[in-house]
Amino acid sequence: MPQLRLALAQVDPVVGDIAGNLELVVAWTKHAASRSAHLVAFPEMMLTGYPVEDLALRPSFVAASRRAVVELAERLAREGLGNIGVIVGYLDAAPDDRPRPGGRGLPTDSAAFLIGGRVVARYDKHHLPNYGVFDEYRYFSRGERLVVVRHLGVDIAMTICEDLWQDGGPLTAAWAAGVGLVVTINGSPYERGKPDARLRLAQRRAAEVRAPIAYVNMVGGQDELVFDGDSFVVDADGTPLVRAPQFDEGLAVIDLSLQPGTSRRRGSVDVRDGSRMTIERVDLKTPSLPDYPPAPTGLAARLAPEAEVYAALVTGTRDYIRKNRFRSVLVGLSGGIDSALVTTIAVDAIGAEAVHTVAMPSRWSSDHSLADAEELARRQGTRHTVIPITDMVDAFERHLDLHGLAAENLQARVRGTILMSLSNEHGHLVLTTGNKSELATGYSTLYGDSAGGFAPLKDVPKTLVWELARWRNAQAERSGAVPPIPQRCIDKPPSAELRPGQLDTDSLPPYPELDAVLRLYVEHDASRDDIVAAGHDPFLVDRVIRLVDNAEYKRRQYPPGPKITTRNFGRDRRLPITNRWVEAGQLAHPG
Ligand SMILES: Nc1ncnc2c1ncn2[C@@H]1O[C@H](COP(=O)(O)OP(=O)(O)OC[C@H]2O[C@@H]([n+]3cccc(C(=O)O)c3)[C@H](O)[C@@H]2O)[C@@H](O)[C@H]1O
Ligand SMILES: Nc1ncnc2c1ncn2[C@@H]1O[C@H](COP(=O)(O)OP(=O)(O)OP(=O)(O)O)[C@@H](O)[C@H]1O
Ligand SMILES: NC(=O)CC[C@H](N)C(=O)O
Repeated sequence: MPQLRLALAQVDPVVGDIAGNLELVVAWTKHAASRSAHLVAFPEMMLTGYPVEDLALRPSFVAASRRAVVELAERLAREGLGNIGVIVGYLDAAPDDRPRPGGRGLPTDSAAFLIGGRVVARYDKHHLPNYGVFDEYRYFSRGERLVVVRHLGVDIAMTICEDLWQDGGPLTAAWAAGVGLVVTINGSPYERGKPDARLRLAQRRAAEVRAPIAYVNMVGGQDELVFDGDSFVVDADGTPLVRAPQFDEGLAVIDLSLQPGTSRRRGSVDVRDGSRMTIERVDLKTPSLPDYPPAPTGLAARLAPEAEVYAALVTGTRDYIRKNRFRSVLVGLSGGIDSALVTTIAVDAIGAEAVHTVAMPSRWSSDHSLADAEELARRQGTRHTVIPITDMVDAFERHLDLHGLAAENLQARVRGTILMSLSNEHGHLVLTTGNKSELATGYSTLYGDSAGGFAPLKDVPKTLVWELARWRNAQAERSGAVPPIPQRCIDKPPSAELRPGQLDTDSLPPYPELDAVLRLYVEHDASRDDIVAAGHDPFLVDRVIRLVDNAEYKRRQYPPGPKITTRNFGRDRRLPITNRWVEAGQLAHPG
């Protein structure tokens, strides 16, 4: 059986940096060549980054991507890398007569096979995801051809991400074409539970196609999305042969014994999704390669559930900071758990030297809030300052006649103004500390504690905030380090400290109950009656639904933050702000 040494390049492209991404492909192809790989695969839309959103609609951007893929092939040959096959994702232009979806004249999400200084084959994604965070009917037209490349005697089909998730289509064509290997290139964002779902899916598809499937995914953050890598190869019988570490850039190299290509089938096949696809073939006369020592392979250990989420938050935060060219961040440190965890994530992402924390005590701040903030800053080594706000709040109050909530929120707004002023002055990115439970219920002050540029906990429910804080401390203890978060930050009842003795539970149900209802209403779109039928108190359910529905306007003005659940606020959940829909069973609320 022919041997093929395959390298999966799990790398971190930057959206829009076509020149930089091209250099990344050259660098990683050199690594792959130094390990004697015959074929190296890069992620979906490697040259442009992913997702490019409306950049896909700019003809100049499409043209730059098309030029880059040709330049890349030539450059690889000039660098002496012409013998290695390279599969790389890029943005291409479709012929004008491409049928819907997603529309005539739209570009394609494509894969190119490069070898010998040329682009020898191109494949366009057939199944376009158009749900959740994906809008691909808006951006791409659909491919209708499967291209099979015979390389070193093996018939290799290229597919792209969603192609694996839908029945029928290119994998059915690959089965009909009798391929020896499917290489699927991906831009598959992280969410909890998804890595194993991908592996199971690939195992099922490998059995259907009767060939091994090689799956390469990108790593890194892009605005709200975090890509976790987790690239792998499964054999035709579903056995995992290699699995790369989660969230780390790197190369997974494996020697595969593959069925030789014998079929010559071309022409059009019914691919069982209501369409027909054309099978095209490219026969490369690649010379056989000299002997080489076997590649060490292995299955990287999986991260524990909390470690995986935490790694996603650190990766998303680090890449947002780095890719937007910030060198430092600023966090308002209250002594509470949210700002404590955000600071810890920031320190893990970019190092304590680049993390500035500021405590801003007001008249109602407790002594322990200042002490706990200081202790956290000391343990983690952040650059910490204290700016009391009482005089500033008093100055406002001398000129404005404010009472009740308006007076309380003023403190949060003075803090927001200080944070943004320090950001302007020193160039720090302000990290917003709110969590998903607060965002769901509107429990934050607009232009106050919701100010800032990036919100690491935006998709993290409060109960998970505590779990992650406990996990991070335990992890430090296991390695003999000082736990980064003072225990009192974890143990104290949450309070905004905007008036004497205030507790979150004055305004919100206890967080375990709140988060359980939010999970059903926000993440599963459950109806009011279904949530009540699941055993929740009808009055509490009505209250929570009202809070969530009335806070849409706040969410629209909130900074981005890394997605870790199946349904984040942002691209995953889009609701009208002006909205009089009332869930059945609730009392209609006034206004
Ligand atoms: N549909 C709509 N479209 C656009 N804007 C709309 C709007 N409805 C109200 N508004 C505006 O929003 C304003 C009300 O929002 P906002 O000013 O934020 O004030 P509001 O939501 O009334 O109060 C903030 C709440 O968050 C709590 N909080 C504050 C700070 C920190 C924490 C914490 O623990 O982390 C909690 C605080 O105790 C209070 O319960 C209105 O005055 C109006 O200007
Ligand atoms: N005294 C303070 N000094 C500095 N920042 C503060 C202070 N109080 C509030 N903040 C900022 O405003 C955010 C809102 O926090 P607040 O204390 O009102 O509620 P919280 O949800 O309990 O957050 P945390 O758990 O971080 O305290 C804090 O996370 C912090 O960034
Ligand atoms: N880029 C894509 O096509 C991604 C869609 C796919 N269902 C995933 O999340 O993995």
